[in-house]
Amino acid sequence: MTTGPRSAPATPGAPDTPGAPDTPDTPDAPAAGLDVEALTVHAGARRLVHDLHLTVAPGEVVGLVGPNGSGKSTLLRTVYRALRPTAGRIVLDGRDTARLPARTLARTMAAVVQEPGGDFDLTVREVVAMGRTPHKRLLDAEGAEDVRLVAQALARVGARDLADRPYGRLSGGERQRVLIARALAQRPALLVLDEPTNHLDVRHQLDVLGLLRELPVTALVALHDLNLAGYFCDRLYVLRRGALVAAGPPAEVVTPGLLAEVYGVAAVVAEHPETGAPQVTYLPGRPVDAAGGLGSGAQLPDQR
Ligand SMILES: Nc1ncnc2c1ncn2[C@@H]1O[C@H](COP(=O)(O)OP(=O)(O)OP(=O)(O)O)[C@@H](O)[C@H]1O
Repeated sequence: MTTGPRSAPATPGAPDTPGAPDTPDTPDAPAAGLDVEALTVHAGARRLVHDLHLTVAPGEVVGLVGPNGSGKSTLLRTVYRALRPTAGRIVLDGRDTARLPARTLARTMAAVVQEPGGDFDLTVREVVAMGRTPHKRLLDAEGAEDVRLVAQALARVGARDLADRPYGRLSGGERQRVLIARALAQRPALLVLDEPTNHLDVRHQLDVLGLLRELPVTALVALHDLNLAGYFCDRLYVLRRGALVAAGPPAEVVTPGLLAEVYGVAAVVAEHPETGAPQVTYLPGRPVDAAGGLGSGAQLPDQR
């Protein structure tokens, strides 16, 4: 068993927690499939990522892991079209995203990224309501359905009580949950998340990732915590210096050999007796033995 529960709520029955929306659920958009094909991205003369191939099937939760500076954010930013590929393409449900109108893209895909400030004068409810913008025409007033979806999104991340607070005065973790609520209000078929557990305490980390598993959405998520990635993701892709070096189910990818080779750290990895997910215990100060290489199951099956 390598994945978390797809259907069980993160905290069954508890009020104002993910999985316990305070308004009736509206069916989400059908999950989308994503293909990253031969993607290379430069910034000026500098090559940031090189010849990446990656697939996320509809409904899958796929994790992107790798050391600092390995290219995770660059890949995600290119997927949500904040960066333009130098070569290759991003394909969403069979359609090249470079050819999609911005509005169509915004209705299909939502991104949760580390944002430097912004929106400081707005209330939390107003920030989350921005997620409805792609679904409305210019100057359209907020409808009852928008109000309901915003309330539902806030409840799903356990942030109902923040609704009237100024966004700019929230803590880092509270802001992160509000940005996730904004993405949920968008009702996307694909969610792209860059370290969504950043700033979150352990309970909210588990809630947010549990929510990803529970929603009928496709998700591509960059994570640093390999234990969380191993539990919540269906598959992992590993980046190093702008290239993909391993891919597969977490139990095949998260190995002592990979940790030695990609991160330069010594660790033991055991299958957790209750969850079945790989459990990493780091061994600080121990010599790193990269002899195991990237592990037998960690090849790149998608690499063409
Ligand atoms: N606009 C840019 N110009 C030049 N170099 C850039 C630019 N954007 C990113 N880089 C470099 O590209 C590399 C990949 O950066 P990226 O942010 O994608 O890494 P990351 O895997 O998300 O890292 P982290 O885990 O630290 O968030 C880094 O070396 C970074 O310094």
